[in-house]
Amino acid sequence: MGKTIVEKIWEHHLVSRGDNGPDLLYIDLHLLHEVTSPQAFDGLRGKNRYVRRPELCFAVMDHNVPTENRRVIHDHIAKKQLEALEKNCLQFGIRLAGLDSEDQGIVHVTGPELGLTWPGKTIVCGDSHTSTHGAFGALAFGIGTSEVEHVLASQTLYQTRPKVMNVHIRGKKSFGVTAKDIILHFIARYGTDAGTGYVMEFTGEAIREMSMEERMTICNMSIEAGAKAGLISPDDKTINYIKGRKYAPADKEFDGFVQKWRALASDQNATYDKTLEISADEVAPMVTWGTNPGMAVPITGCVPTIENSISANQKSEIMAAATYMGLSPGERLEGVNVQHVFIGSCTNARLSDLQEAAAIVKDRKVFSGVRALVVPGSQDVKKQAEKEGLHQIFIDAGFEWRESGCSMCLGMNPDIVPEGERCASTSNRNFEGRQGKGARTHLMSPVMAAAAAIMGKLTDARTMASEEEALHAIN
Ligand SMILES: CC(C)[C@H](C(=O)O)[C@@H](O)C(=O)O
Ligand code: SF4
Repeated sequence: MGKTIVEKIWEHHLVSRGDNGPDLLYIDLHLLHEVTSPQAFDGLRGKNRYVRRPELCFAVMDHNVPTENRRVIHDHIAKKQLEALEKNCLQFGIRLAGLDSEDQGIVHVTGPELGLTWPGKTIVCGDSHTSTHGAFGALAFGIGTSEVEHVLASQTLYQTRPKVMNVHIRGKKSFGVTAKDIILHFIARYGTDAGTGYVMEFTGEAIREMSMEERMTICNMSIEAGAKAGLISPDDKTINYIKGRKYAPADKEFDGFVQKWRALASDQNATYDKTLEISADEVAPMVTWGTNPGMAVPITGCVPTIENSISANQKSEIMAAATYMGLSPGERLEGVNVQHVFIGSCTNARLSDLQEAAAIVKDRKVFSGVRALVVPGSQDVKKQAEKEGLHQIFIDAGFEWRESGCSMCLGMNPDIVPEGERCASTSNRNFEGRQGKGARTHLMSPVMAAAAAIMGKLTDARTMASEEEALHAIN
């Protein structure tokens, strides 16, 4: 019988099978950042333990990092966490991409970029969006701080074998539709708990046609659909992306790895525990109206109305979300004014995201009174973008061009949306208070956020992408 990629990776990493409990898995790559690691290192010190395989760990500073002036960190907790990471990496011999490193960036952007992320690896990080690395055919998932300590000490982790879901994305996406729209559409349709207990494998023509960057956007948000992890079987695109990167297998070993990687892809006759499908050609540019990523509709749509047919629970959920967002049931999304625009985060701050946004922004101006930020996902993205002159397009239009970090994706650093104000954001979470206390977040793609910045309101980017260049960049 055929096997899925998840079953294959699981079997390759099994240290011991739990008879009545979880299995013990070997972990190939442990990524660390400043927020979820300090207590884990303290735990090691307290028990007089050392890090079992420091060479399989890689740490970055991302969540707390100021993106304007990196040298000035006012927040006491942020400062303490960043200092702790530096001290811990030094003490335990772990590579660190700190504020002065050209490798610094958001952990889920830098891992793939540095060639640390390979097909078939088990990858963990004290961070839920570790699922991003699944785009390469890795089994990658977030863990809690006590598990971080366990992995540091033993390079292993107890895990219950997950069920595997085939998320099949049929057909091709239409003009102006991005990977972000596909995943928002999926979550809106099946719910934020669709993936509970499952690893999602994304398959189908639309996925095969996507770039690695687009695949990362999809896997990044699989967690918002409730999944344990999301992944995509490796193919030529995966292999070409990895080749030649800093920590990729050396050239002389590369072909050997490629053979193993190709063999990992799910078999044609593999059986899945569940299959969910969507058609890419039915997806329109999406925007969230509410306070979880599943509360999303096409930009041409409206906040849901309170129909008699829905349950009391659903009614109060819609009312609470709409009230927090300062919207009314039935209100059209297109035309809602925004005061902030954030193009950034591990979902959508890679070079292709900035290229697509810049195609909309070029020769236009940010709407008067709107504060718009572009925060590259890493120093490398920043450098590449500057080489192409993208920064100038954004700056000329009135955007702020920042240093890399998590930034406005979450309120852990100085990039905050003030209470009651509205932000068009390319990030992945729109929970109450996510971008600051009382902040109102609308999730969307980089092209849609760029369009909102220019128009000062939620806008269908397709109506602005008439120039050939923009068309080319989006599709
Ligand atoms: C701070 C961190 C633990 C958190 C996560 O786990 O995802 C953050 O990255 C987020 O996106 O909410
Ligand atoms: S960019 Fe946002 S989602 Fe990604 S790791 Fe940072 S805080 Fe989490």
